[in-house]
Amino acid sequence: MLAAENLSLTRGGVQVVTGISATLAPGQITAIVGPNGAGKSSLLLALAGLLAPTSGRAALDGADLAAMPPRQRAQAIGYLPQVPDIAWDVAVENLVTLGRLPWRDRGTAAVEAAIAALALEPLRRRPASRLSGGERARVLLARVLAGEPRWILADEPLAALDLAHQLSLIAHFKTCAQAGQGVAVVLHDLALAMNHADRVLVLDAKGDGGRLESTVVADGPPATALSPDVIGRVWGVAAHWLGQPGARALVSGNPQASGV
Ligand SMILES: Nc1ncnc2c1ncn2[C@@H]1O[C@H](COP(=O)(O)OP(=O)(O)OP(=O)(O)O)[C@@H](O)[C@H]1O
Repeated sequence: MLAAENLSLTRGGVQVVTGISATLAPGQITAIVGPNGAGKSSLLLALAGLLAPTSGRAALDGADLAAMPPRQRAQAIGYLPQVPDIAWDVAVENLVTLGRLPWRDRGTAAVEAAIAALALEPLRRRPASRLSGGERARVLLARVLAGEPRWILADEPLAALDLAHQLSLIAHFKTCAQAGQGVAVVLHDLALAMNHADRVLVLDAKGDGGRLESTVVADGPPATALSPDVIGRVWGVAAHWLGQPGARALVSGNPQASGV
């Protein structure tokens, strides 16, 4: 289990998350959603052990992440930031191999599996500086996968991807979850969360510049956590779902107005 326990976080001297608790289970895809500034990235950073809480704690299987040796933590948790940087202009395959750093090996099988999962074979000798935004995003996610972490925490991993790559990545996340890995993804596309997540955590923040109260507004199966009522309260948008489970589309307006 990966848990936020009464977690408060400060960034740039401002308290941005106040007392959030949530326990994520392995073997599932958890989508973390919410409006801009709701604290999604901050929560994910803390769950990756990369942002120390001001109070409360983030814990992996009961062990405080703040007290865990960084290498052990990096072996267990792979984190993909929202705006990923590529520090070294190396070929794609070398960049993916860097995902093995926590293990201090070349992990050839894991690297090849990650390259295959993200369909990077045609790009493997291309320097990182000559990739498109979406290609870069896939390479950096492959680097995370190459580390074979028990937990994959990804901040908007689908945002730069075209439809086909989005769907293949989601399929890969599902395979990871079925194999027992924990997957937590920050998403803005509520339809992706509705159709593909096992569980959805909805965050919202209220407050002024000095202190934000970022809270878990809803937490549960997608149909419950992303009900039209929750969407109306959190995003201030009247919307409803059309279509069958697994293939739902979010439509703005009320059902009567769209003739449903
Ligand atoms: N480095 C920082 N210094 C100061 N405040 C920050 C910093 N990073 C984020 N914040 C603030 O923390 C709050 C939560 O930000 P966070 O990035 O966690 O939200 P988010 O839900 O991921 O937003 P978005 O959907 O826009 O990516 C926001 O009010 C944001 O302005």
